[in-house]
Amino acid sequence: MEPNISELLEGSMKPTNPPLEILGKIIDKFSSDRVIGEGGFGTVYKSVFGNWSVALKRIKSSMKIHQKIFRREVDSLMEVNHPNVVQFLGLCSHAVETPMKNPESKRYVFPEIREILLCSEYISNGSLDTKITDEFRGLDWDKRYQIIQMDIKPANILLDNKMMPKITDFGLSRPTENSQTMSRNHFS
Ligand SMILES: Nc1ncnc2c1ncn2[C@@H]1O[C@H](COP(=O)(O)OP(=O)(O)OP(=O)(O)O)[C@@H](O)[C@H]1O
Repeated sequence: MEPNISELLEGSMKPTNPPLEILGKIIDKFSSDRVIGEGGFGTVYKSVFGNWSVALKRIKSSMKIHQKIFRREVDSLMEVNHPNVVQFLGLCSHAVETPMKNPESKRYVFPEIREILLCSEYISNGSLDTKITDEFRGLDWDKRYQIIQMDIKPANILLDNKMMPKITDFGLSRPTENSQTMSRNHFS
């Protein structure tokens, strides 16, 4: 079953964790000509479902993410429905065990690599930083607008086809230095 993107975007349906079959279908659509941009934590792709376009952020499998913070942020994003916030549509996450030979013991281990996709509405007009001059780029945006967002800057304000500003990137994929991680690709 395809996710009902129109209901999600209109706000009549809440974001979901789409099942694995959908993840597979979505991943099939990945190709370099669909890349919108590259961030520090992954690649963003454009994908089309019927009349709707979505942006899919594929988190690098090597990226270690603090599981508790990540889940908390996803929980909050699932509740947000505001015209000035890029609509979060859902999260796909699944683990694959890839056999790897431990060079020391010469035995195979099966580290778990986690694939994470964050799906949101696609915003067509690029980000604010591409529309303003250098002197405005360094403003203290977070203090000026009293918005609680960890990484507010013109690059994280996208503009839709009516030039309506929408905040994106709520620091969902911020990494952690240590402790519990979502990606465990070490030998054990
Ligand atoms: N929902 C979206 N619709 C359209 N373009 C998007 C969307 N989300 C991200 N992009 C674009 O994709 C590119 C990469 O986005 P991403 O958020 O990964 O980058 P970043 O903010 O530079 O990096 P990071 O968050 O990893 O520090 C940027 O050019 C961004 O404008």
